[in-house]
Amino acid sequence: MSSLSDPSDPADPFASTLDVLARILPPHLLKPHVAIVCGSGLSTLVASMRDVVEVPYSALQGFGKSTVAGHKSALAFGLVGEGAGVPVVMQLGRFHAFEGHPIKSVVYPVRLMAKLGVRNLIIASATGALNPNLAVGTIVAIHDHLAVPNMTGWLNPLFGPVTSPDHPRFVPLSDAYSPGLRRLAFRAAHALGLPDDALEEGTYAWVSGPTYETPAEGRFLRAAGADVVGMSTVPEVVAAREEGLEVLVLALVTNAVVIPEQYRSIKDEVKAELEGRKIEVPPEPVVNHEEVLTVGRLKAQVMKDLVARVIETIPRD
Ligand SMILES: O=P(O)(O)O[C@H]1O[C@H](CO)[C@@H](O)[C@H]1O
Ligand code: HPA
Repeated sequence: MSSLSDPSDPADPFASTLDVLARILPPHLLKPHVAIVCGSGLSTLVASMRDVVEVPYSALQGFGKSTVAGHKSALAFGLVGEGAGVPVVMQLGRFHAFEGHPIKSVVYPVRLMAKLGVRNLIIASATGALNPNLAVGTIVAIHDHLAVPNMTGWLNPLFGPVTSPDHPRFVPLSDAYSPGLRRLAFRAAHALGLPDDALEEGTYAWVSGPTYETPAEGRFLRAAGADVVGMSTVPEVVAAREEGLEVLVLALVTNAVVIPEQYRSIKDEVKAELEGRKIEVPPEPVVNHEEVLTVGRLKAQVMKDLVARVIETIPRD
């Protein structure tokens, strides 16, 4: 561990955290091969690991507290798969900018995972579907993203000085979502016998939240080419790419973003009322976080199986 970081160096933001982990963890868990970020309602992925050691964020410098329902506040280290197993670290509870966490803190866990020696990052996120062909419960292997200035305030985690002399100033993102890991995901879905439409491909739009999209914003994002929308993921992907990690994002569709073809006309409704006519107005569905968590719970098993299978098939050198 001392080769990675020097705990006596106050300028090293990872040193004390790495030191704590080195003291807590048994040697076979200390160098994880794969890291998982668990999104809303998806901390149940921890059940795919054995020999689990959970370290609460309160014991780790650089970690805040996850304040969103459905997020725990712990790192979990464990093994996935038969035999010796694959050492894995899971972030049970991510940080979102909308919680008030500075964007650098949002991506701190991903950078720490890179310092631990992780080379592959799987991000599991809850998302709303903009693409009408994506049913609730579908898992989307993300192949691209949109971070729309003004919708996020463009909170790029790489603003500021380059974080390491080994990191590039300008990080390309045209290859941000590893084709190799996506291939493993589709092979895993096939091996598990999942129906063809259980795993699809698409583009993730990042919005700041915590408000869900207005219909006009939903229409805008869809017209811009996004398939799903969420309030996380992109900062972690950007930091992970700067750190040189291979990234797979599995976005679970937890709800449909309502994009009405035409607005309900209150003007027409009032006119009809005044004329003694009646216009039937269907109730407008409104998304809520409880629904997001419920779908996460319902899909826990398939997410677990898929993630475990991908982890087991990632080549190790
Ligand atoms: O992206 P994750 O953390 O999975 O959570 C998603 O679900 C919450 C909204 O219901 C938002 O935090 C959104 O980003
Ligand atoms: O509809 C949504 N919008 C933004 N983020 C989300 N996370 C889950 N569902 C949604």
